[in-house]
Amino acid sequence: MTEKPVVLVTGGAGYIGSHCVLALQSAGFPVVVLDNLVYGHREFVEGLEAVTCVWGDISDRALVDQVLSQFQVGAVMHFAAYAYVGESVGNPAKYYRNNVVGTLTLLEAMLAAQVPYLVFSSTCATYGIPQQVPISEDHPQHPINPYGMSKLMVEQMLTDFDQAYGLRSVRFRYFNAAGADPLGRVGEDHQPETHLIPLVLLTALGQREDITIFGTDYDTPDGTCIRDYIHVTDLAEAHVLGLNYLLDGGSTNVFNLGNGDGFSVRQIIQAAQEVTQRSINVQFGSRRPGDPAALIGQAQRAQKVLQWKPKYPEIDTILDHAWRWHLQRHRPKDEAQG
Ligand SMILES: O=c1ccn([C@@H]2O[C@H](COP(=O)(O)OP(=O)(O)O[C@H]3O[C@H](CO)[C@H](O)[C@H](O)[C@H]3O)[C@@H](O)[C@H]2O)c(=O)[nH]1
Repeated sequence: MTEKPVVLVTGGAGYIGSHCVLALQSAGFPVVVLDNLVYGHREFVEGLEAVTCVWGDISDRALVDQVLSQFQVGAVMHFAAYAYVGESVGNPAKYYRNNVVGTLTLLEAMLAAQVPYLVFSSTCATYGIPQQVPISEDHPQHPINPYGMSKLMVEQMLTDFDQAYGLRSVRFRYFNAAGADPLGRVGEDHQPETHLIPLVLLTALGQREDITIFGTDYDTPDGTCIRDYIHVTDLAEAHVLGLNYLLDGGSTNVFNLGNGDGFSVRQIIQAAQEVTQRSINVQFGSRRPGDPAALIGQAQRAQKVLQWKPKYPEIDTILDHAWRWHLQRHRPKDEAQG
């Protein structure tokens, strides 16, 4: 058996990155995490077997050079990015500097160190307002906010870098990442939290008074926005498959990752009440700017080319795993010690 290359995971202490670290670890890849801990959680990845943690920034070229050479990195999975759509509208410089310029620094360091493979965390936000759903990879990309644009710019850089320098990459465009590790080791904990499912569960936990539905007048069956929620562990599995695809000689490619199934905000709240067996107070608010009515992905390409098959497609399972994580994360301190 050939030895597995060391994989550098930027943003490995974040929500999706940490699940990918676990998936790489169980697939037998040695991992180096590089995370600046602005949004990451060191306890998600510290102390794991065959995982080395470096706390620093992708924009620090000397550090990235040193990490690539010291650990003889053979491939990179790149998650380090800011991902608050609303913030990106008010402060685009932060997004272009970190997500675009930071990535350019990383890519240049990879070229210098002759690291030939990259798996990149992109987003359905690169499509903008969909012309039709489900959205396939060939759908035009017209992002409507700087966050989506920053990810699209990196996608373009990757196309150009392959052509000019032979850097091969897989880009994954996620729909709505949700859920938590089925074994409860890591989960979703953003500060601040803006995502629907964690906010609904924090309301069920009593940490929040209520959940506000942003808009009830969309052109959807119940008037609320529809999203395609995909289990974060299924995303992580796809990343390992994407890496193996590159290592096996696969050419640069792009894959949507979603379940192809849409759930409205009301349906999510209803399902969460059933899973948690708690009632959840709901308020009705106005639309959040920049929210398309429905985003549903078509992920046949990942299924066909990578043999990816989501293990946890049911929304109840996604919510159940997220709920278990939240219960444990927010357990009262005295109970946690006892
Ligand atoms: O308090 C809330 C929070 C969200 N929503 C609604 O719930 C749906 C899902 O919202 P999330 O914020 O959970 O997810 P988004 O679809 O906005 O965001 C996802 O897609 C974005 C791109 O559009 C980014 O990629 C982001 O990181 C990713 O989680 C949206 O219709 C939103 O309006 C509410 O009604 N109330």
